[in-house]
Amino acid sequence: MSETVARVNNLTSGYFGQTVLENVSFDVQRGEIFIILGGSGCGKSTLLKHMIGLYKPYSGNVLIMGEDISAAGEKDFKNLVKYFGVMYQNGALFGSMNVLENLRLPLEIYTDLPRELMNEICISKLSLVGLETSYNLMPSELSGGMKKRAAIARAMVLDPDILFLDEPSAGLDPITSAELDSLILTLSRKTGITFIVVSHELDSIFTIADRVIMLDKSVKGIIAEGSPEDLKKNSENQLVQNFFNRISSSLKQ
Ligand SMILES: Nc1ncnc2c1ncn2[C@@H]1O[C@H](COP(=O)(O)OP(=O)(O)OP(=O)(O)O)[C@@H](O)[C@H]1O
Repeated sequence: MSETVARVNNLTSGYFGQTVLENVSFDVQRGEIFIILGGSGCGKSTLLKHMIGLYKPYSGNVLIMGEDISAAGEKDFKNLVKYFGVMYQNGALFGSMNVLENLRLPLEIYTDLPRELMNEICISKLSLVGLETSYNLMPSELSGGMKKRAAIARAMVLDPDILFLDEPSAGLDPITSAELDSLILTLSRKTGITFIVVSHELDSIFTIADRVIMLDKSVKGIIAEGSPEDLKKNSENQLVQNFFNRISSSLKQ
């Protein structure tokens, strides 16, 4: 039986009265790797920020595990935060803290666990991403791929149901990017976490996505929804065809 972990209901939003997203609706099911894609400026990041409760919509709402994050006050928001982790584009690790301290931070803010238990939890999350021996390194000592993996481990430290990843491959070379895709697949299988990912990397989308939505400026919303294979084969929308039938970079090499 599928279970809806995130629901976007008729979301309309924008900036300074200019609408960017209009009546956008979709559901994400537990355990899916769900990708939000679309051209530059179509509203992917805006949508993500609504889903994690950073922005308030003009109308409509977002339910996370059945609870309305769009209307949540400060106290409710603190309760909702335990349901999800976020990895921002640049990883957003604090440069003055080592890897372990970066991971421990959410536990220090949101739990009263003893320090030793916090450290154990952090090391177990680091071992899930293959960084258990790098716990005492500073972010400046990590490669681009290691920074992303540390940021994913930090996003998982409160055992979330959902992990939001904002353009995980940004700034990575194709090999490191493929390694990150394979990590996402492994984590999905091992933990059952639902992944909601903003991406426009065709190779990555075909490798990891169960389902995608494609946004476009022309409609201020969704122009296609389905598996990448299905959209590539069956969509009659020209923009969708153009995107999915680009020659993928791996084929070019
Ligand atoms: N803080 C802001 N203030 C005003 N306008 C904004 C703001 N953030 C985004 N916009 C505008 O909203 C639209 C959608 O932006 P958004 O960043 O959500 O798109 P995107 O699909 O994530 O783009 P990209 O792939 O280039 O990151 C764009 O026209 C952008 O200029």
